[in-house]
Amino acid sequence: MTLFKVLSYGKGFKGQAIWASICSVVNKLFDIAPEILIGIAIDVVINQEDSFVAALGITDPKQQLYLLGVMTFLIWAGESIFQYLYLRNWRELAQKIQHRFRVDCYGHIQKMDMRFFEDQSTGRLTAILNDDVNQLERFLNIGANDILQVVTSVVAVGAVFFLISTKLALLAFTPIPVIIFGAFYFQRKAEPRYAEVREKAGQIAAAINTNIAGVATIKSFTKEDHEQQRIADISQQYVAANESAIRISSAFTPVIRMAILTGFLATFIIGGLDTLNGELAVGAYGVLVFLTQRLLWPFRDLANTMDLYERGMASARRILGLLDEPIRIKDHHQAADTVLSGSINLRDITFTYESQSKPALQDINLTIKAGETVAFVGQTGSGKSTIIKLLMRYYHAQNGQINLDGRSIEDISITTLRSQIGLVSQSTFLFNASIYDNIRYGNDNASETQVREAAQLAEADDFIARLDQGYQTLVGEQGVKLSGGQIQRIALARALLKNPPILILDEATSAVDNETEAAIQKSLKKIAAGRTIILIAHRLSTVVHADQIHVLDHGQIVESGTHSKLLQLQGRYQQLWHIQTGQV
Ligand SMILES: Nc1ncnc2c1ncn2[C@@H]1O[C@H](COP(=O)(O)OP(=O)(O)OP(=O)(O)O)[C@@H](O)[C@H]1O
Repeated sequence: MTLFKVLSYGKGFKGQAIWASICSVVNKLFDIAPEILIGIAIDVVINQEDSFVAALGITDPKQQLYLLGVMTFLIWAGESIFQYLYLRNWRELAQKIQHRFRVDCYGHIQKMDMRFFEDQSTGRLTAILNDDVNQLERFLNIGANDILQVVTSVVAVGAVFFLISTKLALLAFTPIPVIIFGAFYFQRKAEPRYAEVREKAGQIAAAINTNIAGVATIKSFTKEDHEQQRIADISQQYVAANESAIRISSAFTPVIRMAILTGFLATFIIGGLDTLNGELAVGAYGVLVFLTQRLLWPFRDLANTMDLYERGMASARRILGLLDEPIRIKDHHQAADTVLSGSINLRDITFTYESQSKPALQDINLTIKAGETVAFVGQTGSGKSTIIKLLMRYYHAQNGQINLDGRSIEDISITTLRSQIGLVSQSTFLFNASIYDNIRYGNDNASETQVREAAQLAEADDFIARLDQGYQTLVGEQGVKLSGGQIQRIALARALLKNPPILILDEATSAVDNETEAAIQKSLKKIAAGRTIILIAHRLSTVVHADQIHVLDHGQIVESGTHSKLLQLQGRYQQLWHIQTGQV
């Protein structure tokens, strides 16, 4: 059951949960006590020297009242103290559990392979980490306490009732089964509606996220009205889902109220008749009438609690569902931490993306010696970047094996593997921080001098120096405040700062001008020694100096060799070269 799974999540906080529960129960007992004191007070003023308190040894009615006054004070003070304690403890517990859920969920998401992200929208994941976790927090804040206090009132008030009059106890208790049945009925009805509400909330977040990220495209196609309408439609679906839940949840309280009324009227009238007949003491009658309220009234709040519970559990199911997503690419227990020299071997690699029917790579066999500079070229969609994704273990090839330094890639720990590959991918991502921090992301221990050296190698130092804020310039979200070529150079500097034995540049300089690219080429030559470099580029001038160039076509390597050897082959490479040099 979802609730138990949620509670088991708070295992480390068991002590605090028990203490919070004790505080809730004690507070409820203090809360009920004044009603009993009122009955005793009525008994004192009516029966005076023959009252219940007199039987305890205090015969003076005035002193009896003073005693009741002191007791009332103590009880109220006790109630207040325990209210403070239970509120504080439940809220603290809710904070700890929601924090753990959020952090664990985020940690889990980070471990998921790239295939998982293809089927997910960022908005949906954000909604789970934010809205759903907050929703659960709201339930944990007060829900557990509410449930505990309802149970405490039923048990404590029930005991007092049975002590005074079994007949009235049975009458007062008759509405309870109806109320509980109603609560379960409500829960069954509300559950799917709240699940729908959470789903719609996720869809809104997803749509808004996508639209804000794509706002420039929306503007350029003047689709603002269209998008406004689309968001309004999704928001309307959220409203409709909520309205459906509201209809059922609003009906609950009035129904419960009527059930409570029957119990109250029974005590009120039958208890009154018994008192008139002398079968029940006036004080006892007073206690029962007040206590019926105490017994039944909390059930009215049960509606809110159930509402909160349903919303909380709908959120919890989404959170737990995310946490249950299997991590497909992970270290096996003997995965080693090893220093790589940079030799790479792909044997019989065939890989198909899950959503595709045709393989993106087929029977790829190649060897890259440590220290070599190797290039992949070929038409768009021919599979070049896919090789890199397999090398980074973003995906797992269905067939074949990849070895680094003669060791299967799966026997190397993922952290070791990725920390020794410097990747500048096509879709460069910069954080909304300063240029300095973005470059330093490649190596947290780098000194300022090292950061500048990396920027110089990437031909970025000059343009950074010309910016008003220099290295402290904030790049904006995803680097929006920089040009495409500037972003690429910062990304290159970041990868170079990592000083990795394997450097992969996937269209890393596609957006820089020819002159700057030539300068970057020179820098790369300087740092190439003792490093394996993999280049992917459409602009063949970027790769002409590579030790080995592999030409890919429809997921297969169709030609391999140096630039001059490939030209002599007069095949696909030569065709590409002629197209680019204008010889056709
Ligand atoms: N995440 C993905 N899910 C499904 N198919 C994909 C995915 N990524 C790439 N593909 C498909 O795999 C094939 C190879 O893509 P890949 O990105 O490796 O090509 P590429 O040679 O790097 O292309 P480009 O030069 O345009 O970058 C393409 O047909 C592409 O549509």
